[in-house]
Amino acid sequence: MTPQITLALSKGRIFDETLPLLAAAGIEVLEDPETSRKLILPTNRPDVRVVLVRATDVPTYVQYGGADIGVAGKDSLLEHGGQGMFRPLDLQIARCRVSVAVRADFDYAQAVRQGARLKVATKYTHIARQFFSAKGVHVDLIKLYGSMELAPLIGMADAIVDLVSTGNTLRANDLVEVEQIMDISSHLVVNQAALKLKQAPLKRIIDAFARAIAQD
Ligand SMILES: Nc1ncnc2c1ncn2[C@@H]1O[C@H](COP(=O)(O)OP(=O)(O)OP(=O)(O)O)[C@@H](O)[C@H]1O
Ligand SMILES: O=P(O)(O)OC[C@H]1O[C@H](OP(=O)(O)OP(=O)(O)O)[C@H](O)[C@@H]1O
Repeated sequence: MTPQITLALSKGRIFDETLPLLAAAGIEVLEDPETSRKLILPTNRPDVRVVLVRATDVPTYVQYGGADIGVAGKDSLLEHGGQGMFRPLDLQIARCRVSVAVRADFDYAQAVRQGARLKVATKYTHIARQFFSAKGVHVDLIKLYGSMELAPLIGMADAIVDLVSTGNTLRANDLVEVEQIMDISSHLVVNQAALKLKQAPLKRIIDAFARAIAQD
């Protein structure tokens, strides 16, 4: 039997933090993504399978129906745009924030006051563009895919827009958080067509997740 429901998850914190919610829905993933090289993981339910994709790709898989349902950070959803999917639940997992950070010796407040043009390195170009434009600050965005913290340290950028949780990564690189742009958590996303065609099984999963969150 080909599984009826395909759930897209990314390895690491989203997978780990979604497991208890899946358990509440009676779904157990039968292989450990950290040890298995498989990209399609079976579950204890013949009608449900999990596909492992990059965190940033979860919205795209759900948009195009590669997965019926998925778990994605609000950051990834905002960068993607969220077309073709519903966002029925904030799962309250993988919580962090998107912030602006600079080198400790860079006077960000003064640069903003003086109307300076800022060079900002980030993976989150949509979020950053919208934030600085609402603030009336002119920016040149430099798109990076990781290790954003390096850019100000080597003089490639004045600031970064990145995720912050404990602040340890910023501290380890002598950077300081100067603006908190928004709080982030991961959301359940559902393909719009799938929600009509597979309404009953999807609704069972969504309702079980909702009950599990309400109990926390
Ligand atoms: N330090 C953190 N603490 C809590 N949540 C985080 C943290 N870093 C990222 N997240 C959240 O978890 C999601 C997945 O992060 P993860 O590190 O697994 O992937 P990524 O490296 O950001 O994405 P990709 O692999 O696609 O480049 C992010 O989109 C964000 O919503
Ligand atoms: O404020 P902190 O707690 O240091 O978390 C912030 C870091 O976490 C994320 O990276 P990544 O997922 O690579 O790091 P992690 O797995 O070590 O949290 C993010 O891109 C930051 O670099």
